[in-house]
Amino acid sequence: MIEIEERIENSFKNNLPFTVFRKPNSEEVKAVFQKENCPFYTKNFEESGFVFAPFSNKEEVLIIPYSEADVISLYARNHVYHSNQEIGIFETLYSDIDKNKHIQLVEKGIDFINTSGAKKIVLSRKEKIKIEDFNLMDVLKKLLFHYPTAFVYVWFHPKTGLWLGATPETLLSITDGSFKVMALASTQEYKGVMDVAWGFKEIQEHQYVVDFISSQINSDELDISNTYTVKAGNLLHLRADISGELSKDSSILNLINALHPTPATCGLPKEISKNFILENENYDREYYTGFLGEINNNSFADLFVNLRCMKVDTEKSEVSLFVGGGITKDSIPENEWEETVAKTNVMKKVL
Ligand SMILES: C=C(O[C@@H]1C=C(C(=O)O)C=C[C@H]1O)C(=O)O
Repeated sequence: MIEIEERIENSFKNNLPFTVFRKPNSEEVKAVFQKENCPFYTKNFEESGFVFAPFSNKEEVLIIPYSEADVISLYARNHVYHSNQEIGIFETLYSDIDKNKHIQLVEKGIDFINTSGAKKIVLSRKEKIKIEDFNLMDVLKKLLFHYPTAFVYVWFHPKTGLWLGATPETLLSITDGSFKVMALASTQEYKGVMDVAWGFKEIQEHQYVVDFISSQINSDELDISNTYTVKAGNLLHLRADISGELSKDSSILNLINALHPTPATCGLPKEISKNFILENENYDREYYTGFLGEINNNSFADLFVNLRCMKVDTEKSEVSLFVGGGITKDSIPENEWEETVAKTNVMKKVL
């Protein structure tokens, strides 16, 4: 880890793009350091490298091409990351205003669903906290230690700033001519048991994601798993796995276009809910609910949805946390607020 730590420090100081990431349940930590600071954009996801895509598909997608970078792999067991520091206490800025605003947004979302016929809209907010002594390596080590089943990453680019996260959600993985997509939705707090009951709202909200994904993918045969409960930090979600063989005319690009953003992070129907989000959330999601990960020569992809993430502004000593949840006609605004508070704890635990 020492070599990686020094390189991270150098790249950050010199404004050079880099990423360090660990895939779910893996012991391999991979670090990618771009040698020059010019931005590269993927044209069609056919290159080999690490991509970082925003929520809105109007903007170009950044890539660190592996041909322009030093790529280092490190195998480390959990204890290497262990950090004994206590959970931080921070000043949360604008919290009451945030609560009222979010509840109003959810109420507006429910009204819109009732009048427009939309089925689900994922509404989110950004919470800023003050951190005077942000230590990148310490936070990264804590993410690696606390979230072994998540895709944990840090990404820095002069075009995007510094982002970190521990996401439970895969967008798309492609290998050897087959693909896997995860339908993840619905949330409750983990209280020590995995065998929990889910209400009608949660089951339906998750089913919308399964139905959307299966309808968007052009494959002769889809394999859809049963729905099961998964744990992600202090939270539980509903998950189903959808897999199949790629048809001859599919490419990473057309699968991404078909899927992103799914109703797990945007809504159903896609365009109506996206417009509602862009017009009403009143802040820029930037890379939250975008996606990130490795691609290789149009034959391999391991892409994750950018959730449970934060953007760090070291000059202002400010960390922005991004959290949201799926709204349906049956949502209760106060509960939706509480869900976003629970989601902020995933990141607060490591700060
Ligand atoms: C939008 C987020 O998470 C998504 C929304 C969920 C929900 O609505 O319950 C659950 C998992 C994710 O698909 C988030 O973490 O910010």
